[in-house]
Amino acid sequence: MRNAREFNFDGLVGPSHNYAGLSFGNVASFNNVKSASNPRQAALQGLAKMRELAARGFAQAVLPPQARPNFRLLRRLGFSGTDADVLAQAYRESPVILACAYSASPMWTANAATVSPSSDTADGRVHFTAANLNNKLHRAEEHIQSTRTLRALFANSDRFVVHEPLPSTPAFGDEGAANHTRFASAHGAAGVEFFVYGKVEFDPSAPSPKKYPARQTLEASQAIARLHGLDSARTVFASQNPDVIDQGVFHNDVIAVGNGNVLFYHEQAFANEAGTLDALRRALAGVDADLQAVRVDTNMVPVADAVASYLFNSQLLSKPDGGMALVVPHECRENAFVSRYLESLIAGGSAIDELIEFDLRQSMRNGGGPACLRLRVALTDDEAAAMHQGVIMTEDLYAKLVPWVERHYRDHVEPKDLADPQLAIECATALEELERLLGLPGLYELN
Ligand SMILES: N=C(N)NCCC[C@H](NC(=O)CCC(=O)O)C(=O)O
Repeated sequence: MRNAREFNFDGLVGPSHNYAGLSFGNVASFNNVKSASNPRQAALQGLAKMRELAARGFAQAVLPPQARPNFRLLRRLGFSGTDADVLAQAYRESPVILACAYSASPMWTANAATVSPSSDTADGRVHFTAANLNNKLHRAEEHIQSTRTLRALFANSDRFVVHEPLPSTPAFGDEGAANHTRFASAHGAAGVEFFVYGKVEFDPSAPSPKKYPARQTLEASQAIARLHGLDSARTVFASQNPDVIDQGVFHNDVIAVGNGNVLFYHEQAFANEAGTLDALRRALAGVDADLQAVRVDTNMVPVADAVASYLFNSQLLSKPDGGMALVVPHECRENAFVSRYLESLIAGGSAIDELIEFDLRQSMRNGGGPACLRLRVALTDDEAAAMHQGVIMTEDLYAKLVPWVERHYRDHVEPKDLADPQLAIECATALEELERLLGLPGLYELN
């Protein structure tokens, strides 16, 4: 087994972070529509999480935000003239499309891509596929920059491959790592890749939600497994419980999280709980690991409370000195069921023996918790040395990014501000400087 570490690539929140209610099926996004956001605070909250986890010895990196507004999208939809004209016309005729073009949603990097580490793939390289996110207009073009960014960071083709995204059509709805978990006895050991889907496009009799959309299809998950060269004996596909999608569980990472040999999940997470656990146990036996299932019952934490607190949208991290820490948002402490449950969990003798809590309220109000904000990339020491080094979170990088945020970000954005041409100029200026700070010239196609 090779020595490997799990890097968490957190999304740096972009300067246009706002609440536009764009995600039907995501309760928080809907409830906070049109309230005022604070992009500066959002970015600083995310950076504080990265800094503390890096200081604790976890491998931590940053994924840069994307250029906003998305003028390419606006012009493709017929808004024309100068940039200022485009913004004014879009605001007048379709403020919701303008909000889509301005969304800072790439901050949720769990949706940026699916990643398979080299110990799982047939060719021994790390494989990435950017998610097409085709279920929502405001996210459907993220894959263009995500692919470009991943290719800039993981440019060494002897070690890394960044595939083209899947076709952007409902049959291949793909939301990336939010519906993908990897189990292994250690980050560098052969692992089991676990894909959870919400519907089967070509089998209308398969379970699917009635009220809210299922964003991930089985067909998409299978295509990723093929592209990444995964071994079928070490790959498990499971259907999400459609009833919980209809209660606001729009990604599996809102109701389950895994790490090492541990699956922390709600009893209602899967359409077939026993069958899913059984398939995982069998696959894990093939890599000499025993599944440790930490099940949360409905009478301990009702689904509505899991969704409101984001208990399962936590990061489960293997600590350098053994044991696992659960990284949760403050909202978990504020929910009576969840807070009580967490106390019993830590005292209960499972592998999870510590809680780390963060204030991520700005992101949480759009339905993005600690796990949404990060993309996991397990890398051997050689692979880590071969990736772009300028995005690794250090005290030095943190000390550059905080003043950068303070220089460029507003502390108040409400819907009417999206019509202000000055905001677009501020966003472009910020990213031009960020390219230099991260040592990534040409990262963006800035005009
Ligand atoms: N669970 C994971 N991994 N990611 C959370 C993504 C939240 C995101 N919210 C938004 O896109 C809201 C944007 C707005 O309404 O302004 C989404 O629904 O896709």
